[in-house]
Amino acid sequence: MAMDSKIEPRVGTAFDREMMQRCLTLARRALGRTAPNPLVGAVVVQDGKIVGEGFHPGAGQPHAEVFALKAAGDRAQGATVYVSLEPCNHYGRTPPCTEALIAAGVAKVVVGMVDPNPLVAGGGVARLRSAGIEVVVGVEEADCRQLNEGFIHRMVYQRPFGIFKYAMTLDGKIATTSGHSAWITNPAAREEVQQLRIACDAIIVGGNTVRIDNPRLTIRQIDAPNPLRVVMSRTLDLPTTAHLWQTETVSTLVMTQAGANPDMQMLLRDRGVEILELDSLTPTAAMAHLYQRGCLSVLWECGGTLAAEAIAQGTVQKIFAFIAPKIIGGSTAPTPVGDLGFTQMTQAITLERVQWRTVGSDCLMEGYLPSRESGVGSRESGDKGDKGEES
Ligand SMILES: Nc1nc(O)c(N)c(N[C@@H]2O[C@H](COP(=O)(O)O)[C@@H](O)[C@H]2O)n1
Ligand SMILES: [Zn+2]
Repeated sequence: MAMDSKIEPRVGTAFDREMMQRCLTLARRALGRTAPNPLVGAVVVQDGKIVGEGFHPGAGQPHAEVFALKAAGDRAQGATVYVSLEPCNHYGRTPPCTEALIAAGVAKVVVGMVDPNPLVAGGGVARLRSAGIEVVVGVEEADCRQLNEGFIHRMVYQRPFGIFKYAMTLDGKIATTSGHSAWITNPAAREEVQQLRIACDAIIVGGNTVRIDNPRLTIRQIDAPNPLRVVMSRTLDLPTTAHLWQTETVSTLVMTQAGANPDMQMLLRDRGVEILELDSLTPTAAMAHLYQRGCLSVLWECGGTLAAEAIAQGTVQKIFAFIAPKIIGGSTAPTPVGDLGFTQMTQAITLERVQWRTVGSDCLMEGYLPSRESGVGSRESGDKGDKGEES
């Protein structure tokens, strides 16, 4: 249920919208596999019938339009092509799709959204129009943008899109006073988390989460991609055995402070864990590194201290909060977000575009943090010493 929905003008006919939704369904087949590229789907329609479909399977592979044109063959001549993202007009890992569309002799292209990539940014639409092809832009645009919010954020801010997910009881606790948290939410909610993980390229936790929860952070669904598992730990005071150190099928990256605990570094490297030493271990630095690695969306599944730092530094854009109808009390029981330095309610971060729905017996609230250039307040986690990290 949307709490602040606004009515958007509709672009295209009902048929156009149906075809664009088909593009989005096709695009989702590659969820979690395309980084740093977007999720894109395309269909070719001739005489009101779909004669070719395609989606982008991943970076280095042909784009959605190329697969759809190939499937359509000669039937692409005079056809309408629907594509959820503006066709590219540049030579990247692959040649421009605009030229493939022109060469195929299509009559019309219906585009979901303009590509925020500065190498495209309207150039694809202009090239098609200059070749005499009719182009309609903005059909089901809100849904197209939603599907690629990670890609858009990456292109606009040169940082991955940060999602903070947590599960809490009705009285706002993420664990009991002893740290026990299995399980706050019901199985349906935990299944939702699996789907969320599939859509992300990396998951970040802090040292405390490894010590207390010993999570696996894996995808249980067969044939779904596993995000990179990332641990931020300043001290490397971590258990020598942990599920995250099993790296045969899923990779783990431990980010730490330069020079930290050489013995533990060696032990982890022996187990196949990648170690990255940073001069200053902050959420900002972690996200900068994950941007360099090509991540689109990064999931913060950390405890309150690291979550507060991540929010304060502007590395979280979206919140997924699961709220279970349970009460555990405990004045020292941990809460989802640690100290942000706020003393007045007027300082509260008010989420935007908030939606909520029930998942089994739990409630899922989603919303976006207000966009801004820098983090909340003036505090930088690098200045906070040991308390700045969950270790
Ligand atoms: N329209 C469209 N369809 C696809 O299937 C795509 N993957 C893209 N991607 C755009 O092109 C850039 C990547 O190009 P290469 O794969 O390196 O050739 C990507 O950044 C998008 O701007 N567009
Ligand atoms: Zn392309």
